[in-house]
Amino acid sequence: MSNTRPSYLPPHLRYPTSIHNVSDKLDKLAIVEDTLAYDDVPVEVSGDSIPKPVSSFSEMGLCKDLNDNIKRCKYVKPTPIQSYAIPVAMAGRDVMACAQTGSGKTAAFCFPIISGILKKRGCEREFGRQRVAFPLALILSPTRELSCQIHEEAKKFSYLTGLKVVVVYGGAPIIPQFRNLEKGVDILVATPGRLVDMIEKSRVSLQAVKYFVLDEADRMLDMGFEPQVRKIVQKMKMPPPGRRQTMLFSATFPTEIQRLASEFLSNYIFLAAGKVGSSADLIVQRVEFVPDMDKKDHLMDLLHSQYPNQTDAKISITLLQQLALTLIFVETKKGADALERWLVRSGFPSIAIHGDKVQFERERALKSFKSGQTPVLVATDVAARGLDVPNVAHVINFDLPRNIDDYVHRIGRTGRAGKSGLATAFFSDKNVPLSKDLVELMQGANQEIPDWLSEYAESSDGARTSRMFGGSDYRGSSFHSGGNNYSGQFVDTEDATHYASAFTYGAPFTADCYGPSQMDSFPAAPHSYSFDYGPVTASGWD
Ligand SMILES: Nc1ncnc2c1ncn2[C@@H]1O[C@H](COP(=O)(O)OP(=O)(O)OP(=O)(O)O)[C@@H](O)[C@H]1O
Repeated sequence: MSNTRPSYLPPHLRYPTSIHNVSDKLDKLAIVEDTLAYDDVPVEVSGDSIPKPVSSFSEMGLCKDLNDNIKRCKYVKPTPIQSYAIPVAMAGRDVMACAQTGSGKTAAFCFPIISGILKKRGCEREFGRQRVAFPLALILSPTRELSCQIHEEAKKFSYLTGLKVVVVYGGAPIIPQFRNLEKGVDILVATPGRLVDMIEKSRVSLQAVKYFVLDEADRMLDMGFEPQVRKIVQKMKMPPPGRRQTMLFSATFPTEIQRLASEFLSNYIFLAAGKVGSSADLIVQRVEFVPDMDKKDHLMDLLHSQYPNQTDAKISITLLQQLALTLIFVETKKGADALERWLVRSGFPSIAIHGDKVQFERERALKSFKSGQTPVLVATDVAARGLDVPNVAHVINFDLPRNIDDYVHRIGRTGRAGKSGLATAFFSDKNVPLSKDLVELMQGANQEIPDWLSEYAESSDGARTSRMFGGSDYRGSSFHSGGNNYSGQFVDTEDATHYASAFTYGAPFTADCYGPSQMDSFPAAPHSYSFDYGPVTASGWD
């Protein structure tokens, strides 16, 4: 596209722009749906004595009951991260794994746990009714909704095995959770705040934990959660690395978080399926320059183009229900409420989810969205990670996040499990610091990059907005031979503890487990942003 307007204008005014026809895009995407195009995903592996990957579930040595459940789930073939991570975990090794959003990481950590417990135990554990629960596996995740989702998945995979899977999370009444724990627990899924509370009330003991998982591990060890996770792992009688098996999973794994994480691991294997921290290639990404004051009008145009044949603004609920789901990310909780109200007034059935809503409302919003009853969900970052909602065809970044890793997780709510999806971002003046990372990410995913965005990226000073998306094994260049490396030497020269203490996260986060999360905002990590934005308003973590 040629540069047709005078050079004193800012880049976005020098290039012609047009609203894209979303309906058209989604139609084209529908054609490539369900191709499960995973075969050519590159996988980087490093560490000592690496178990070989396997290409079918039947070769993984999983126990029979689990294999039956895998068939029930209609999983025919392992995804790349499953092919690599499951044999590693089955061999009892610690693992730090990074794989694209929607690529099946939940099963990758659940299968070895379920199989491992069943194989060792042989038959159902006698629980009786006990006051203190002694889980054998602990899975921590950053949000209540994600913990519930992992719980559902783990229950599905444990069907008819006799395994007891329990979830505890904040915002919900604690007494029923006590009752569930009293019936016995093999696998405990939890958000950190509620778990600490349970341990301090002597209702859970971590002394028997053999398997420990941090899902969304980079978030769990990032500002906010790290002190709580450290307390759980190091001060609450959990067996130390080497006497438990630790598995860390995420789609993004910044180098400094890897360093921090390594002290929770013992002689671990690092896996990176796909370009680490990259977006799934199945997501078509679009970026449009939209000044803040025009965003609402632009959103309306976009939604109208997504739902064509509607001449007036009042779109019938029935029509929307038949169409694909749309997830709109905004920066603040107030912004989410305001946009929800405005969309509803404009005739689009919408519902908001954020950390100021009570848990009941959060769950109701998600349920209504998943069922298609409310096909537009307006969310803060509380819905950015891990949530697996089928039929999310379009993610709109009404407000772009401040770092690229958050963008990767947000757009990853579409384009999951081999399906395609569309992600549209409204880029405004204040997003210029993100332009470089955004262009790099989009280039890596073979996306069309607007000329004006490339110019913004070129003119930005080169400093990164994030903690670096991506994440090759930080342990040393000996692993970076490209492709699989089964013979690399472990070279860990960093002192992670020292590093962690040199790392200032800002005010410690105190998760509120009983009421709405108070953690919808935290100060920016000083190392994160090179532009002076004032306090960052991120959204509700549990
Ligand atoms: N082998 C498989 N075959 C078919 N579908 C699968 C397979 N493994 C996982 N899935 C499905 O893929 C979807 C995404 O899986 P999952 O939620 O575990 O992704 P994820 O990698 O954890 O994503 P995120 O990074 O967003 O947390 C789920 O609906 C899951 O049931």
